[in-house]
Amino acid sequence: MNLPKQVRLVEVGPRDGLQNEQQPISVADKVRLVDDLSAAGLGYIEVGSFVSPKWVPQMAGSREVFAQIQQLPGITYAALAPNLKGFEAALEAGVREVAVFAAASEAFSQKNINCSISESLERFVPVMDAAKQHGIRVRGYVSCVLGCPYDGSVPPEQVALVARELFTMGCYEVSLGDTIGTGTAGSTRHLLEVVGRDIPRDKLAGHFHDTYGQALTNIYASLLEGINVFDSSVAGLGGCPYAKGATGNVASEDVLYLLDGLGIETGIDMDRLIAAGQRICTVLGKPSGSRVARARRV
Ligand SMILES: CC(C)(COP(=O)([O-])OP(=O)([O-])OC[C@H]1O[C@@H](n2cnc3c(N)ncnc32)[C@H](O)[C@@H]1OP(=O)([O-])[O-])[C@@H](O)C(=O)NCCC(=O)NCCSC(=O)C[C@@](C)(O)CC(=O)[O-]
Repeated sequence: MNLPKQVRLVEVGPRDGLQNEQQPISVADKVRLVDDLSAAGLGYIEVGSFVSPKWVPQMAGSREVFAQIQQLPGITYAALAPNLKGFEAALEAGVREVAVFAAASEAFSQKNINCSISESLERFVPVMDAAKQHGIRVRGYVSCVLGCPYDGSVPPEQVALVARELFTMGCYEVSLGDTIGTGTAGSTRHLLEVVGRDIPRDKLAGHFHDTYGQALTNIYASLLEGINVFDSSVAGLGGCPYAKGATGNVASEDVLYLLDGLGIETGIDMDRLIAAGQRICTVLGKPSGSRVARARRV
């Protein structure tokens, strides 16, 4: 068994986890969540999005959140930016790392960012130029890599094409998003085999929603394929506003439990992570989506 010694978790709870919440969440509660996650030892936290507030109202306060979080040294605090306007807003807010996001399916691209895949890639070019000019690192996302809520199955070759475009234009890492969580260990391994022909595996990340309860299995399959970066969301918060019925990302606590059991180092404190999840779940008035957090609750 050839498993990595270290894995990096990209905590997307404050962004992917909260973006779909219908109830208002105060800036103070978002700040508290990010600070709790920093204290738990997460090395990378996606804090918010600089997208249109008409499209995703919950992310409207991202600027204020960035202004109030306590940024600890050695931790990356990132934000989504769908276009140059979003990038400039992120820059003004002091963000030092952004992510652009494309889709592997045309229908999802239209629903999510109101343009075709190729138009979205064109929009990212000025973002990449501006980011380079300002020394900002850019991560790339591809959504619907293992299925689309509108188009159904998505050919891995199509995913590879979009991922390659993002990588070639300068994204240092491309996160492959199973937006609706329909992937299996088999389809995940096949996808990575195809995408891995064009992009080194240490430049790929896995982003698994847990709708079908396959996320941990898919992470394990990805580990076996040489992937060592995974996106996850504390308490399994989230869902995508443009993927009806999709549940949240795989819970960070559950991924940590898996990795701990494999002897893989992350530097994350489980108790503090569980506490961070419990606090935000209390704010939201909902149970944690993490099996580990539910089992450990006192
Ligand atoms: C991309 C747009 C803006 C196109 O939206 P559009 O309506 O086509 O944009 P537009 O350029 O025609 O502008 C329309 C209005 O939006 C404003 N606008 C334009 N850009 C911005 C901006 N950056 N920030 C704030 N405002 C902006 C612009 O100024 C204008 O304002 P108005 O004149 O009407 O007052 C819109 O579709 C959008 O914001 N979409 C965001 C969708 C989103 O955030 N989805 C969730 C994140 S992706 C995800 O969750 C998947 C992922 C990453 O987790 C991986 C996975 O699981 O698959």
